[in-house]
Amino acid sequence: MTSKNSSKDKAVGVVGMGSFGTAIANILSEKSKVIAFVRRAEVMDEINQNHTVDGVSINPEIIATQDPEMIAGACNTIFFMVPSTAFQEVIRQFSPFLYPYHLLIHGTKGLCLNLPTGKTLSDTGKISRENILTMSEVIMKETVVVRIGCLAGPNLAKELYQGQPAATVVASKYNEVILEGQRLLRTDKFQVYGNSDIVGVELSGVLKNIIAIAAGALAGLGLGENAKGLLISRGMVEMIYLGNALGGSLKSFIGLAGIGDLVTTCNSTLSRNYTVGYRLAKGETLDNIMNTMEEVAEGVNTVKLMKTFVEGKGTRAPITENLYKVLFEDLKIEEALQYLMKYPFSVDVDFL
Ligand SMILES: NC(=O)c1ccc[n+]([C@@H]2O[C@H](COP(=O)([O-])OP(=O)(O)OC[C@H]3O[C@@H](n4cnc5c(N)ncnc54)[C@H](O)[C@@H]3O)[C@@H](O)[C@H]2O)c1
Ligand SMILES: O=P(O)(O)OC[C@H](O)CO
Repeated sequence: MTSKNSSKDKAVGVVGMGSFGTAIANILSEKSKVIAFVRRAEVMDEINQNHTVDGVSINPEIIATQDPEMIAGACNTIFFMVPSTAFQEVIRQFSPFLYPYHLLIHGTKGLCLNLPTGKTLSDTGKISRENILTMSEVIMKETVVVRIGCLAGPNLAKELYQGQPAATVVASKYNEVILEGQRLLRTDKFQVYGNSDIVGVELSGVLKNIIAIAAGALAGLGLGENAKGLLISRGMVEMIYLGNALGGSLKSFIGLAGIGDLVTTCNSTLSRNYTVGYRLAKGETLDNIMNTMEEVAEGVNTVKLMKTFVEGKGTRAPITENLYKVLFEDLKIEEALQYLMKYPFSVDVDFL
């Protein structure tokens, strides 16, 4: 597909300057002019006048706008870095200005519910695969863009911002998207791998958040590394089963975006999902945690969607189901743990 102008000379767009968007914009700005789309005028002014976001310095070459048409006109490649709750709304803002020559890569580790207008999850009770959209599927549904990619991997925003070494996966059905992601993002501190299984890579990033909440809860209870090893390995099995049921390939789950991100997120107090579990185990209510967290923890909504999905399918996902009861019903974490310890798992690796 031919581009309007050569991508090499064009600015790169970043939509959403939260923790992850800011970290990725800084990396991109090492090689390209970056134009950031922000929701609030005061954030735009802060970026354009002070070259900071929430007081944190960014590359002064990054400029900000609130105009989707301006970004779509100036950039062939745009990175969407907003939470799943805002994704559809933001894509719809951009949609009138997007053309088939655009190339979109998203970094969102969440899912959208796709129900008939006016219906909610509590109305339907059960959901199936067609009621769940990954963000690449949202882009396909809402725009004329075909060259779509996602960015996933062990990428804690704060560590990226600090310039610590890391790697990511750009996944797309189109090799040119992978090559363009590598060209734009690769630095001597940031390695970029490619993967053609975009849904598997998206789901890896989405599903590891469930296990990260559980890992935080184990830490909050003061349990040791044996318990964490148990959770990570059984969590991996659950991710693979859920991921296969949703259309992802096993190979992606055992790659950087799967096991790589799972290990990182289950071990870091920088992870919001881990933090949710930790604070729950320390006795805080979910409402209190969500009301006092400034940043998004995608895993909470993912637990709800996945629990409803497995019910609809008539299969089991014991960690997800028990976590649902802890988050949204009154099950104590200790009781959930007891239940899982008695669960008749018997075969170690049964997915290969
Ligand atoms: N923070 C990380 O370490 C990290 C790493 C990898 C992936 N992610 C994923 O990236 C996504 C974003 O996470 P984050 O950490 O940057 O979240 P965040 O809460 O720090 O920031 C979200 C940003 O989206 C913006 N936003 C929300 N609604 C918007 C709208 N309607 N229009 C424009 N902007 C809007 C907010 O203003 C904010 O700047 C999540 O899906 C997360 O799972 C985060
Ligand atoms: O802060 P979290 O829990 O959303 O995790 C951040 C990233 O997904 C780590 O790769």
